[in-house]
Amino acid sequence: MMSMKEIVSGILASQVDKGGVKYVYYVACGGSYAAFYPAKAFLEKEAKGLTVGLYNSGEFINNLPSALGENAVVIVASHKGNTPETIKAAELARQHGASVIGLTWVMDSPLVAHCDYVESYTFGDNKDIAEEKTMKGLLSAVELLQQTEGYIHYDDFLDGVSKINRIVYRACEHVAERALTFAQEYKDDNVIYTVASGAGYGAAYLQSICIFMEMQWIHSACIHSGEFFHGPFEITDANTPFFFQLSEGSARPVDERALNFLKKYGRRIEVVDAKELGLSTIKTTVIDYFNHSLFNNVYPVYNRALAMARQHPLTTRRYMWKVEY
Ligand SMILES: N[C@@H]1[C@@H](O)[C@H](O)[C@@H](COP(=O)(O)O)O[C@@H]1O
Repeated sequence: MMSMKEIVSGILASQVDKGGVKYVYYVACGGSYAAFYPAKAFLEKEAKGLTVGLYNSGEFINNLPSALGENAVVIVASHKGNTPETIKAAELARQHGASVIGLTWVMDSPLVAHCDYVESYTFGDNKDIAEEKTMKGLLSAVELLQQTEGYIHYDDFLDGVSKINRIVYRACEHVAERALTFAQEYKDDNVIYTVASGAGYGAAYLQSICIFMEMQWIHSACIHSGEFFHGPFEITDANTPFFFQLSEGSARPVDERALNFLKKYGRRIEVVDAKELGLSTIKTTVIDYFNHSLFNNVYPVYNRALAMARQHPLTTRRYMWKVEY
């Protein structure tokens, strides 16, 4: 399998006579969509000459960006490679002349036929965090930047990649006890909000829609820490549970402001703090982009404990993959 670095150089070489890469679009659904959030945040912040977009596949295929064409790279992700709107997104992107990279777990899935390059990733127990879907998406963004205009913190980023696996597994051990207490405390609640901001926001979004709602049938919404004061804080009271994602890096002051308020007027707040969980060994220049991988892999420790305490397996579905939708 080619590395992301090689895939990106291949694309850039093929586009050299066409004006090069100017647009980068990330397209997927659900957990795969959330996994692209760090890549989008990275290019938004670091790139001067590349335009980035992150789309739900259904929205993308019904409202294609005007700039979709031979100067675009489209990165799609589908775990099973069979989500119809994501397959259609890849197909349309190619028809418009864009280069398409597909990230999938199932290498012989229907998605593959519509991609120019296909990458698999690690998944499941004992996976290497540096090789999982989120990081591959992020790497596509980092390589696209490095190989076009250059990325001043490229070496710091690769240093972060080399550290993230160890940080995550230590963090998972660190929260093991706490997750059991959380599960007992919250097992009978019918709503749990998540709160987050910054490049790691997608992890809290995923926790809300794919875990609390999809896998536990608990009402939830992901509240942006900065937006908290512009509506959601009015529901704060002593009974309402908040699962609070406190990031390391540039988003931290935004998160802290919301957390300080919640600590004053709320009572039931579960805080996962990237600083406490050891993310700070990654350089400050790039730390923002590693929050997602940390939180997204620490949450399953809580989720397994919660599912057990509620006697509601994480695999239970009413509608997903069962009925027409
Ligand atoms: N909770 C699942 C996600 O985990 C999954 O990512 C998504 C799309 O599926 P896929 O990634 O296979 O396209 O569907 C749901 O949202």
